[in-house]
Amino acid sequence: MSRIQQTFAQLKTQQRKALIPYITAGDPAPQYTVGLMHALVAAGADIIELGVPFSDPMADGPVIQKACERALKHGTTSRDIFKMVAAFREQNQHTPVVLMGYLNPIEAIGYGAFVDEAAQAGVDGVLVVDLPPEEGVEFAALLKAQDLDAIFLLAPTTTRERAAKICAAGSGYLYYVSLKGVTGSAQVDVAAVEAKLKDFADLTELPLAVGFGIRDGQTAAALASVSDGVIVGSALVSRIAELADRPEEIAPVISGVLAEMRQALDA
Ligand SMILES: O=P(O)(O)OC[C@@H](O)[C@@H](O)c1c[nH]c2ccccc12
Repeated sequence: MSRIQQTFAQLKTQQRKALIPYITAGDPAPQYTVGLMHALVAAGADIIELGVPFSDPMADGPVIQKACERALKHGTTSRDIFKMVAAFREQNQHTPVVLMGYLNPIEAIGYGAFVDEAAQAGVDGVLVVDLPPEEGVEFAALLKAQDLDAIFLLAPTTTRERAAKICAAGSGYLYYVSLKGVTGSAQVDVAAVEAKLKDFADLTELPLAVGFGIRDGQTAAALASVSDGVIVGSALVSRIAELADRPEEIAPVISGVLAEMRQALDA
């Protein structure tokens, strides 16, 4: 069983939902990322989504775009990120880490090298925003050969027919994008998410996690009640932005935000 499968299996026996924070690796500067990952785990994270910064992150709103800019200003590369994950793994062998990014930086080092080095570092899954399963057959095969999960996105515009293909190609969990828009958008329609997830439910045995637009415990709990877990990005990253020049304050502040969501999910 992969570390991601184990995590969802354990949550299921505990009747709990997954809480999956996203931060961009190297934001506000590379030396803080590993500490922030440990802080997120202490605050209740079940899985960590670690963003690989990219100069043109088309699916991201301004909050995560700027996080990418801060990380890139410090020259954060994929190889730096593998080192961060390896350092995290020295103290944590338990919490899955999913790398989340765009194709361009992966192509820059080559699919094979990226996957091998990710596996070596202790990465558990990879989500490539601009690599749909139809185009990602080769990449997915490389992931599989290293026992890494291939996480794919489902969206409100995804038809059932296409969802079936995406579900068949994915492993670990599926990421349902709660709304039409970019990361950091405001309004989530819980009833609409519920209806769509019900429509997809018989297509897969994989857990379905929901992300986009979750800013507080109440929304997190509402979406968790219709899914297997929630992903939270901009609500954390906006705090990192505010504290970028007081970096020692970031861990306690984002831990507080995440802990409130944990409490709401477990209530
Ligand atoms: O920021 P939000 O609205 O909380 O959404 C999660 C999201 O940030 C994270 O999963 C993510 C960051 N970049 C992405 C690109 C595409 C899909 C998802 C993502």
